[in-house]
Amino acid sequence: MSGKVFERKLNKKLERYFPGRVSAKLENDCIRVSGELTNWEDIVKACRMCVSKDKGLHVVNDIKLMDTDIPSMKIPKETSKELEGSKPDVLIIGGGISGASIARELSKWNLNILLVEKESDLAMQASGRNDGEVHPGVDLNKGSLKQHYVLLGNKMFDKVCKELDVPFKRRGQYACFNQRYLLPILAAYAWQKKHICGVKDTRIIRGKELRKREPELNEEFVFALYNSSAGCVCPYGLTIAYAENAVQNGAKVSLNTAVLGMEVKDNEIVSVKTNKGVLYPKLIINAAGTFADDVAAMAKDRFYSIHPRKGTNSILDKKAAHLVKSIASIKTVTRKKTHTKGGGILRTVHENLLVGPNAIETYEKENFATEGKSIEEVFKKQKLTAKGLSERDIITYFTGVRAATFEEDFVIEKGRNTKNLIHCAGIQSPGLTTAPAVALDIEKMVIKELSKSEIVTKNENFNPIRKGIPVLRDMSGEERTKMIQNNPDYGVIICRCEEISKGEIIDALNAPISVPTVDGIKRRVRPGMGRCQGGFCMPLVTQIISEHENISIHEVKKSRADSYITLGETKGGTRC
Ligand SMILES: O=P(O)(O)OC[C@H](O)CO
Ligand code: FES
Repeated sequence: MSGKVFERKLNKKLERYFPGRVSAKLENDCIRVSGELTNWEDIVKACRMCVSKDKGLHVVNDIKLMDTDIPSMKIPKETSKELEGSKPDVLIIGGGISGASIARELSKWNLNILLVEKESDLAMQASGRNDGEVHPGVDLNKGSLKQHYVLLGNKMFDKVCKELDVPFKRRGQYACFNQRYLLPILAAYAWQKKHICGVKDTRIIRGKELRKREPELNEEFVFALYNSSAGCVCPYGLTIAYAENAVQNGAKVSLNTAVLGMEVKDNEIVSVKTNKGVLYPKLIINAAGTFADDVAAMAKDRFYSIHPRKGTNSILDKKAAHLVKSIASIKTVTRKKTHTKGGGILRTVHENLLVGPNAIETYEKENFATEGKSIEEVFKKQKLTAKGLSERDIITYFTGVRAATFEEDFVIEKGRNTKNLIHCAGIQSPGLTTAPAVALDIEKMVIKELSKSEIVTKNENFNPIRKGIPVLRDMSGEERTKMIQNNPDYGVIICRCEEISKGEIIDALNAPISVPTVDGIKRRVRPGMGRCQGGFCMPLVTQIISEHENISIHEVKKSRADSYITLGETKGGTRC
């Protein structure tokens, strides 16, 4: 179909649904949709109508959302000249799993690498706000980048997690069905996944076998689609570990650093303005999550759009963990096209159950508020997976925002207009699984690009091994005694729920990327992750941070620069 015919067809379709309000234009590098609408769901619908696989072009949303102010990116208040004039060989924008894994792979080379992250820690957005599933890729269609990378990435997890000293468990995944008539259809589907799509571990498990393996799942399940390669990892733990290993190998990570603008001349980014000064990088990697399209616009290379999609997960007390040993969910077959796998119940590496997520389109990229109705919706559905599931076991919940493109696929390519730019965008699920494989490909792209003008040599001192903080609760009595003899701080329990010692907290404060906030410590060694959610241990952690950093207790933050915990003394302080 010629471009003109395609464009005419699209506009006819749009005219039927949105008369006189929306139109599409085929450009060299994208399909631009513009107009005005009053409802965000309609905008998503209009843009989705323009998605075309044949054209290989992404949809760019230029439709104005009437009567609504779309919030702009939240940026840190502090400014400094700390990075002024720096000339990194590679500037990575975004400290999520993509940015951190790319930084680590690039640290194998003698390059000056700088990763900037606008938040006060790594993995603060989608990379830290997901269920941590390492997907088998059974739900993906052949031909997408997601599918290509999920098969490669999944296989890499054992090695990567071993190198980075991050817990990883291949728990297996059951997609459960209760309609017998679906069995032959799903058996054919499993065959196709195994023999054509390369998801080799796909198979059908009958109800009897399923009940033996997962006795608490609902007894009506007749069969399940099973993938033994599915696993789980702590998503922010892995991101932090990747970034720490990058730093150990010479990369630099600058937190609280937001990209505010770029100067582009002759299709090349000349400088990048941040709140910590102007930088002059040779090559830029856009791994900015939900803001990747905004970064692309700054770089004059916006040929795709991100439409944010919210999802809420609940974490249950460990006493509910017996309900599911693996990753399980109820499935139905529907003709309706959905853009979510539908959530499920996942036993985390820390032996909690995680329930969710749902999927809600939103125009707000940073609205992490959790609504009661999301929890209700998720539980209503997942009680059909395991009826013993109860909202009463929730100890906390969180909401993340997926960075979806309208094509629902990744954008991993060089800039189309801007030369010294590589996009790693549209990274939504299974982005955690794909990260190790994507990072290797981006490493190759970077080296190829830089090698055009210079000789890039290997970092002979590169060490892939990162040693994590010792976890005392997982040690034998003997090992623990030895640790305590060497350092009595390991004998002082600060978090009773999760059995975390003062020594582990101090280790986190001395880590290669130290984030001396209550949440920074919580994400590294888990005080506050237990049943009481920090009710007991948070004042003690605050005090340890204050002593270690030599700051007053009132200066210790929860996370961001303005998140103070205490206002002043009432009685004498706490001691530990
Ligand atoms: O709803 P999806 O398809 O974005 O998937 C969310 C997954 O549970 C992430 O592991
Ligand atoms: S004591 Fe730390 S979470 Fe309860």
